[in-house]
Amino acid sequence: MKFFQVKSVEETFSLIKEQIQPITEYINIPLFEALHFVVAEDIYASENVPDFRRSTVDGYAVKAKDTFGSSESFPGFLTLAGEVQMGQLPPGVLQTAEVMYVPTGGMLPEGSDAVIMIEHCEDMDGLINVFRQVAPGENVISVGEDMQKGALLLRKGTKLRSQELGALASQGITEVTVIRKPIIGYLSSGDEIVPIETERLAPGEVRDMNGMTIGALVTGWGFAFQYGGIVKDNREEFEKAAREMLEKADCLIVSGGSSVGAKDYSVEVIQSLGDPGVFVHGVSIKPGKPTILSMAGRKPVIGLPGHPASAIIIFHLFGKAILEQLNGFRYQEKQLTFARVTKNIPSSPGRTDYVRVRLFEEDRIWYAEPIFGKSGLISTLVQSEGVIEIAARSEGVQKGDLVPIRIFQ
Ligand SMILES: Nc1nc2c(c(=O)[nH]1)N[C@H]1C(S)=C(S)[C@@H](COP(=O)(O)OP(=O)(O)OC[C@H]3O[C@@H](n4cnc5c(N)ncnc54)[C@H](O)[C@@H]3O)O[C@H]1N2
Ligand code: MOO
Repeated sequence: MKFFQVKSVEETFSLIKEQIQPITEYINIPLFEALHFVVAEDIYASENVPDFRRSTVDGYAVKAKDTFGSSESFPGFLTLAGEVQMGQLPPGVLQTAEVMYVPTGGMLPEGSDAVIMIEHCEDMDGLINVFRQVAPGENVISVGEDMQKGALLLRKGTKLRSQELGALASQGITEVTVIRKPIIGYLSSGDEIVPIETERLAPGEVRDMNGMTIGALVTGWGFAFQYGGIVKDNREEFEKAAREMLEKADCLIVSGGSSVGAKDYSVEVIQSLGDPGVFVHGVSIKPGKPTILSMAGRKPVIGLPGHPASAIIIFHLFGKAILEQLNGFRYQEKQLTFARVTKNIPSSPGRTDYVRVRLFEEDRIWYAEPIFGKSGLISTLVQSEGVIEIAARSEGVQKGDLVPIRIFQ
């Protein structure tokens, strides 16, 4: 008889951390194409940003001490000594009791150390009434305040988002060395699975949903997806297709046949693809208990449970962690929000439950309504925005509890 040797969710994550090695092939790409790539080496700032003292407001550059004691009732009087033009050097050095007009982003003249906002002053034909005092450094970005020349800008393993690309752009970096994006191969297994184009289903047939859902997640996360089609429940055919797919890819995903039924060949096929082989078969989790995780050489192989909703949840949880690690990214799930549950949700201790929830807002409070249903039902996920994790040691959550939600994008 076949049995699962189930691992806990925590054990599974730590095995993933231990097993998956990042790809070591690097490419140089233009910054404009680098969104969501992972940087392959530490990047240092070669310039100060800004490399001049910059005003953050439209106002007058001043010596802060010249404004001390100024107020609405006792304004200070300073002399207008000129105007700074954007992108140009100031017309001169600021002397005591002088101000110089400076627009937002303009360069501060030498001798000044703060900027007072224009609405706190009144220009009376070149005599500037000052109604506030400002502290040294107020409304000024100093040289290198954003990025200091020589400082570490981005660590190896950083995924490039818009803000990182902006930081690189400010340094004049137009090309970046990144880790090549992993290619993710995929196979659906099962005698009953037919292509989605099938117009009329014969009795017992189902269209290949998992090829679609897993493909959408892979491409949505920014990886290259290679759909390898559907294989029948035939050990030789399955192994041949899996080998061919793995040749072309950096990671292989198979769906279906992960359980312990007579024709569930996934674990045997996955094990046959190479050493060190399967390190997880069975997780104490609902849904998705029959999950298989393996390494064929340096290539991860994931056996997803066939039930479409289980496959999606497992792939969000473990699949994303595996792909991100393969991509060299120090990944940690951060798409969390908190909401109050609308119903009691019981759970069996000893197993981590992922309960699908619909989120809604009422009177500025966010609620999570559990969507119950069997693992096979994709409609339960169509109605959901994410899942609540109920830890293995817990017996459930109570109506009104504030719980963290993993958002599924
Ligand atoms: N004796 C036991 N039976 C099962 C157990 C168990 O512990 N002991 N676990 C159950 C759980 S939980 C799950 S989840 C499933 C997973 O089974 P498999 O991974 O072997 O999946 P299949 O049997 O191939 O398929 C299950 C179900 O999903 C449909 N399916 C499969 N692939 C697709 C696809 N690409 N698109 C759409 N639908 C798909 C398939 O037709 C089946 O209905 O095992 C339980 N059994
Ligand atoms: O673990 Mo399964 O996905 O519940 O049917």
